[in-house]
Amino acid sequence: MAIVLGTNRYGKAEVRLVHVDRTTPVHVITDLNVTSQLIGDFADTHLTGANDKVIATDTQKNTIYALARRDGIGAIEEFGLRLARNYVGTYAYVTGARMEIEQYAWDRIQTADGPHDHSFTRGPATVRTTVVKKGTGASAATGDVGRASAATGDVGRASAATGDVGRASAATGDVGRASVATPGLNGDETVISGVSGLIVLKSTGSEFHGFPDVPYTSLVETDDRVMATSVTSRWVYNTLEVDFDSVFASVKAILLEQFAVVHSLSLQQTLFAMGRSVLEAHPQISEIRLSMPNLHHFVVDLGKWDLDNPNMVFYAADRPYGLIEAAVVRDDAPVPPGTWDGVAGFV
Ligand SMILES: O=c1[nH]c(=O)c2[nH]c(=O)[nH]c2[nH]1
Repeated sequence: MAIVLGTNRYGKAEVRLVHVDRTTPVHVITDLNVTSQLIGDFADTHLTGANDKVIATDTQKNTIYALARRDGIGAIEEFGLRLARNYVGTYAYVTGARMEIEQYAWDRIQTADGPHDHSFTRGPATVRTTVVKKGTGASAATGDVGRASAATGDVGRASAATGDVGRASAATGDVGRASVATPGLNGDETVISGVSGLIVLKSTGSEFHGFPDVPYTSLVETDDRVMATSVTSRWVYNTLEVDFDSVFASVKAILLEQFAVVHSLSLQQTLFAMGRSVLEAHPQISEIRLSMPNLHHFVVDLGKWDLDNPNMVFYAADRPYGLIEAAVVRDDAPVPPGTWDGVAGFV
């Protein structure tokens, strides 16, 4: 029996980059968290410690800053593609790259004279995300196994309230799988974009009943409840000819609209309606996955004090929470095998 090196990738995780576009006096802020990783012929460094092919993680960090200075950012998907293309094809031993980017929102401070040119307040907790994969092995590389999370601003991870989809990620833990060239939807480039921390609540218009009364069932059927969730979603583009900013805005708007207008009989039904609407509106998207924790709001029993409680006073529990996750797909155009590899946390 021989012990051999399995799948591997390396790079710099969670490079915090704030870019100020000063082209005009009305500055534009882009606030990112970038993880850059390379895939390729890196057996030597693992087996003997020879580092002649190892583009240092420090260099990868500097490249993020330098490309931002040289060419600006644009959509995070485009920035990810520029970073990946910087390595793949340039260095023979780098056969693939994976760039994961989170973008945090800043809003202009509203003054008596209108929105301020160069003063901002941190926007909603909602995070825009992308994973860009390019080249051989980029699809086979594993999910972000064991990634530390404290400093990330990754609101999804450590919080019960936001849906730690990473936990349910057995399918992505493919450590040890051989690197293979999985053709993406766009040659050797795959772009998966998403949103996390999209917290929504409806105070009525949600029912849940008809579930089986099996042993240990105690939940009372309801035809009127509060429904709340923190949506984490990722979707796969089947073309790179996309205005990524406007599609992102549209997908987010569709998710919110459907959550609002669907009279819900279950969170599962709402989830599917949200995903279906996105696919109906956007032929450039092949598949969307959603992870939606059911952030329970329990009606407080005030009967002891002779007070009724017609769905007015709730206890918002932070755990445990239901966890509803699904992929919504086009049955005539499934994504290629391996598309979701290396993207943590989805069913
Ligand atoms: O929308 C819901 N789906 C469930 O599967 C479920 N299970 C549960 O206890 N409450 C709910 N609500």
